[in-house]
Amino acid sequence: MTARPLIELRDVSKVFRTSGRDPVTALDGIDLTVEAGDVFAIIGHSGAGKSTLVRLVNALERVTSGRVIVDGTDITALGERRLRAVRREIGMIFQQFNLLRSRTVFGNVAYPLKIAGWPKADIERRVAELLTFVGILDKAWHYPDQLSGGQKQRVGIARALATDPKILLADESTSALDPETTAEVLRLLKRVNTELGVTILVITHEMEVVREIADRVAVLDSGRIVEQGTVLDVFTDPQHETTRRFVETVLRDQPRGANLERIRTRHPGRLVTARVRDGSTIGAVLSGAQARHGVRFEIVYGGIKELGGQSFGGLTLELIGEDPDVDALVAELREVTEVQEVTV
Ligand SMILES: Nc1ncnc2c1ncn2[C@@H]1O[C@H](COP(=O)(O)OP(=O)(O)OP(=O)(O)O)[C@@H](O)[C@H]1O
Repeated sequence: MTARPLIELRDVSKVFRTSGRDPVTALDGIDLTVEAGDVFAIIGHSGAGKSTLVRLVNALERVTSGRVIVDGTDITALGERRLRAVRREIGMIFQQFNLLRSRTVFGNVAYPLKIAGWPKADIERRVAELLTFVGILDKAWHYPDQLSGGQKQRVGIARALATDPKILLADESTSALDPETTAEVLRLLKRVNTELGVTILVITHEMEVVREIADRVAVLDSGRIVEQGTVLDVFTDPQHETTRRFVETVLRDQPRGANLERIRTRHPGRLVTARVRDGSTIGAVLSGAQARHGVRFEIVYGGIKELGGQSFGGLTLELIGEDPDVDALVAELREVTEVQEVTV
């Protein structure tokens, strides 16, 4: 399938002006393209501008400058009536689920279909289909308060998909859930993408969410995109300090703080962290370290994760030997992977 842009932001800025206060530039010169079929993640800390960005995509907010194009339609200056047609192509799920407490699971999922004027029999068929897909058909007559967080988000997903949108916007959709439930919901979102062909824009502050579900990622920092690319590229070769810190939260492959002090005390030799990825040959280099350089090594810290079907992470090594010999080994390692010195 040839790539087709489904969501495009072109030099988009958003400035909030509140009387009596200094203007706030929430977004500044954003360029972004989400292709049809992507799971695209936007990651950033609180206040980076993530919610504002997502609200521009369904025109709940208007840009200050620049253009937003959804499925080929420039929505920047569209009137309410034509916007409604664009919004029909966009489903949304939320951190706090936003379910109607007075309605059952069935009633919540049926709600957008009623508004769209579907006949009753079609609504019943469609809701049953959706609840089966998300795995909570047996809860159809329960009320939201009787459900767990994960079940509520399944209802949220079923409701968002009711009218068969092309795009799903997920704004911190797992932030209120525990890690196990988060993993289940992310697996469901992945099925929404692969089985139903829905393009997903995920907003998150958790790199683990990006790793689990996304193909592409943009890192948002103070209203600007500081880095974007495939998840594999961004994880394996982060360029910006903010990105590096996000990647570190997932990999935890470099000792820090008390861990680092403990390691330093026990391991007085030179400490380096070597990147590990599929196909890297650091094992071969290390296994010859003693014979070729007279250098011994100890693995003192490490973390390796799966990423897009590949192994990826880092190993921290203590290298024990004469300085020039250790230098020669490090140089040899650098020929096959990135190596960072570890200093306290
Ligand atoms: N309606 C508004 N009026 C004024 N300022 C706003 C408004 N909405 C957002 N902002 C400001 O814009 C900036 C970006 O906010 P936004 O909510 O988009 O960030 P975020 O990355 O989603 O953060 P969080 O994860 O905390 O929601 C913040 O400085 C915020 O205070």
